[in-house]
Amino acid sequence: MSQNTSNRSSSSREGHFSSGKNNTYGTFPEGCYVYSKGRLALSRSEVEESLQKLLNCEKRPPKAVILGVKKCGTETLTGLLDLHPYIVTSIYPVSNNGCISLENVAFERSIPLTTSDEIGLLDMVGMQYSPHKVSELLEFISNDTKFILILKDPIERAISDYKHVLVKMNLPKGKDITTSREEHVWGYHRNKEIGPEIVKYFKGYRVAKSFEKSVLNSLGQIDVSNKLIYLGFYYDYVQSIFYQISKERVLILDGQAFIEKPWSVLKQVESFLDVPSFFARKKFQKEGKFFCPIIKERPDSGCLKGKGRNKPRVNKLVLKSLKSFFRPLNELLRDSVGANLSWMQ
Ligand SMILES: Nc1ncnc2c1ncn2[C@@H]1O[C@H](COP(=O)(O)OS(=O)(=O)O)[C@@H](OP(=O)(O)O)[C@H]1O
Repeated sequence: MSQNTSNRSSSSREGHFSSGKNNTYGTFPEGCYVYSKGRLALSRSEVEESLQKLLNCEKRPPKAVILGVKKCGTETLTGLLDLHPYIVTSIYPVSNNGCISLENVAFERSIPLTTSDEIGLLDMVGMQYSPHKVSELLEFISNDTKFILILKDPIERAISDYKHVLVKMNLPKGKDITTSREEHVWGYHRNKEIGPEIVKYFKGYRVAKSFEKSVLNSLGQIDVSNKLIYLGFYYDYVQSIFYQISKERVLILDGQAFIEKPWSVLKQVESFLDVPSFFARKKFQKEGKFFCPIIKERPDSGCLKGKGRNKPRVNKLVLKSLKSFFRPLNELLRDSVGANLSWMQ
């Protein structure tokens, strides 16, 4: 849907994005979208065609692909980056079987419109479910496309994912959880036993009434066949990326630092992508546990909906077993990445 923006001109863009890293941004530039109040990066519509022409809006190859692992902050990162005056993001859809299927039409459709001053970023967090498709992805992007991956402590990730799955399944209080080993999903969705579509979506999860029961098997060992656990095997995922893409093209971000000081992580991205510096502490306001971006030119900025849910308190012994379980994997990852993210000890 186009908006009436015919009174705009491209003159306010002049001289803003000329020579990279050390530039700071001036006036908020005109772009190919207008934003309204609502969910970050999703409440936008294209400007009318005449203005698109004037601004030279096109679907240009994305400068970077944002990868990630569920609940590590990928969607939050994408939403915040979209507030940058020279960055436009969009999200590549995950199929309703919970996987990603790479197709020309879907890829073309996902690429955002950008002016020649802006860069486009494509969030493909769904790639985590299909790490073997990294080589396939290379056929869709150019040789210099960069990769951004945000990772959080795998235990924190599992707790966050547990809560997310519980909320999405809408488990009725006091009901026993059904088990279906064949489908490898336990639970209910909206008070009904899980149907085939939902089974696909939650395939691989085993979610019991407590987090502890969910992550331990009947022998009291960490249940490595549970998606809550195996999505935290970041080392394998990162290796599958490094196997095909040189390390210089990949930026791995600390999901914990992103919660504590989002502006510092966003600055890392600005520098990696060579865009003018925009994010700063003063653009955020702390509400509860999180910093919320407040950008006056963007009515869609503010706290992110559906994030920061209250988490269950986890039994100390179970936490200890999870820590010993993930420690060697985190060390492998630290050595392969060559960076020490705050949660990697
Ligand atoms: N500023 C800010 N506001 C809200 N949430 C923040 C923020 N920074 C980081 N996070 C972390 O992001 C976690 C949610 O991850 P996402 O849904 O964005 O990621 S993903 O797309 O599933 O990868 C979310 O996990 P939950 O607390 O479980 O929602 C947070 O740990």
